[in-house]
Amino acid sequence: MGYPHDKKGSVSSPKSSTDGNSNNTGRLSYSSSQPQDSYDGPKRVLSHSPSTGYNGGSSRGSTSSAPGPPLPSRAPSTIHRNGISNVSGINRSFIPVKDEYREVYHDLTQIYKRKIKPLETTYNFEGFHSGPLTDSDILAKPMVLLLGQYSTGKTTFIKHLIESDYPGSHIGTDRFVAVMGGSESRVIPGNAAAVAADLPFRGLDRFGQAFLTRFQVSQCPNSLLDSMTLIDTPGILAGDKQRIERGYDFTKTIEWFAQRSDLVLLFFDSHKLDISDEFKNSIFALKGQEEKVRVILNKSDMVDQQQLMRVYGALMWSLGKVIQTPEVMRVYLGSFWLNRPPNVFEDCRALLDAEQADLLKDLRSLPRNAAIRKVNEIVKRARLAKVHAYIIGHLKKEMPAVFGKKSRQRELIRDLQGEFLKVQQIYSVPAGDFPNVTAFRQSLEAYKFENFAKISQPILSVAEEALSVDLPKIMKRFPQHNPLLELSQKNPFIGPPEPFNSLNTNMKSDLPPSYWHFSSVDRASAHPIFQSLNPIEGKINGSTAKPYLMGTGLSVEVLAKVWMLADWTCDGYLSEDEFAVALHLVRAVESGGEDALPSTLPESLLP
Ligand SMILES: Nc1ncnc2c1ncn2[C@@H]1O[C@H](COP(=O)(O)OP(=O)(O)OP(=O)(O)O)[C@@H](O)[C@H]1O
Repeated sequence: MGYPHDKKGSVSSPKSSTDGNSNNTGRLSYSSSQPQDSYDGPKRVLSHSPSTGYNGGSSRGSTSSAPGPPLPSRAPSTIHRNGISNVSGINRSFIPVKDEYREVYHDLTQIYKRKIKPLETTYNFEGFHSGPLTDSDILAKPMVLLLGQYSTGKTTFIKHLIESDYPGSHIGTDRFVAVMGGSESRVIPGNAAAVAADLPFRGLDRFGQAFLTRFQVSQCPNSLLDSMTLIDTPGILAGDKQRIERGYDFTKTIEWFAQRSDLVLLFFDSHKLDISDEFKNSIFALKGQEEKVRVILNKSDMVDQQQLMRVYGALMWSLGKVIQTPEVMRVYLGSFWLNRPPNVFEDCRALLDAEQADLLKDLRSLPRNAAIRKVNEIVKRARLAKVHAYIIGHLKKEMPAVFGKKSRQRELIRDLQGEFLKVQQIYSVPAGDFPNVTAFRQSLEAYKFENFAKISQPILSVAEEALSVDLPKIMKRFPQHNPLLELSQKNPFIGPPEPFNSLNTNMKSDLPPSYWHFSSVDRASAHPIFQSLNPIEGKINGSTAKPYLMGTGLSVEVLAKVWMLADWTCDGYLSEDEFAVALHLVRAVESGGEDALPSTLPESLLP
């Protein structure tokens, strides 16, 4: 019995064909522009499975995680029949067991509380941007969000990683589950989790009771969970019925979790590449966070090599339509079981093992990347708070002392763009650091400008110190190599985050000490060049910067080092300041030879 095909040539699973939810299962990959016969993997595989009992992974509602018995006739001669069980082919123990970045998080919390938060509270930052960060927001372990259609193997993947069940897990997850480390196994219901001061879920109450009853924290002692939190999400079914019955905005909750996650894993099943409208919307909600997204084409050993290639191609084609990134999305092929059944296709085993190893490597670099991301976010937030303070202080200054307050306030709101320009000139703030003028104008309506705080130099200086001294110092604690680079070298699908791939760290600086001060960096000349490279959100990536830097005539090895030094945030992009410093370093080499470059970036070169 094959799965019935819908009008678009997509394949409906038995589940979706019986629950009345299949109507909207638009397999995104097979819109009218796609030839209908472009991919028929699921049909072929499943048409072979009348007596297998294998349900395409659709045993939703069942309480057993065991798959149906595999079909001998489906198995090609390459299948191993040696009863392999619990074979991942990978040593999972190389995922870090302890979080070595605790100290970084602790110091970040102190810097934020003492030096940045006062700036936020003095100038009503919360009313314009977001509420103050709590300790648990900063101290939270790296989070991995798992997202996908129903029965794509998300829960099984978690069990595979932690090598056990987690409390309160069952097949057919109908709720959000935060799987976390803890001294004992327990389940914390959503309402309690959303008010717990030591859990990073306090903002979730905004999604209401309907959501909180569908949210739980599952804690258990587990070494992997000491380093990260895994978020299991409800399997997405097609159709309005499910969406309406949920009673909360699924896409918004996904957005909330994705913003706080360090990695988002999108799950697909090689048997059925459905992307329902709700899944599509959830993927759209990841916009702007594409660098965190990885795709897992799961159950890859349930199809043979030829079918797998076709599914892979179809998936890439589909993803290209939903996720608009300059880089090709990284897709891991795999089959993640706690206990792998014996009769699966083995013809791609070496590939699948290599892919699993890559994925685990990605997970292994998570604590470090998450710590860097957190420092980055605090830096971004502090810069925003600083500009915000300048704007609010400026508006206060523009108010009359006694008469005509209301009309002056209206005038200032109307000419807000002009006021932003004044602030930009008075305080030398880069234009890119300003908030969206329309949103800011709307928020301003709720305030009386005369009640705003005046510019307070002491509060601003303290925040400035955090930005120029404390936070760069924290960044220095991260070794000068970039694991993203290692990842990209292993990974033919994503471009290197830096444009160059070799590095010599033994160079010594012979230039006068004054050269290594940020004040000597020629930012004015760097500005037009940077702008001509079309920065996105104030940054340029490696592929944009590379042609320009190659034009300097320096060797790739030297430019590799220039990039490493200049990208002090280690995010694989250059901000305008980082770019100006990169050009400064290039000039150092041009005048002093290759040995002019220091082995690490002097602190004085940080803005
Ligand atoms: N690698 C795999 N190969 C084949 N079948 C699998 C694999 N992983 C899981 N399954 C089967 O797929 C079904 C669904 O698995 P699981 O519950 O983990 O998916 P899920 O994505 O969490 O589902 P839901 O979203 O509905 O909660 C189960 O019957 C499970 O045994």
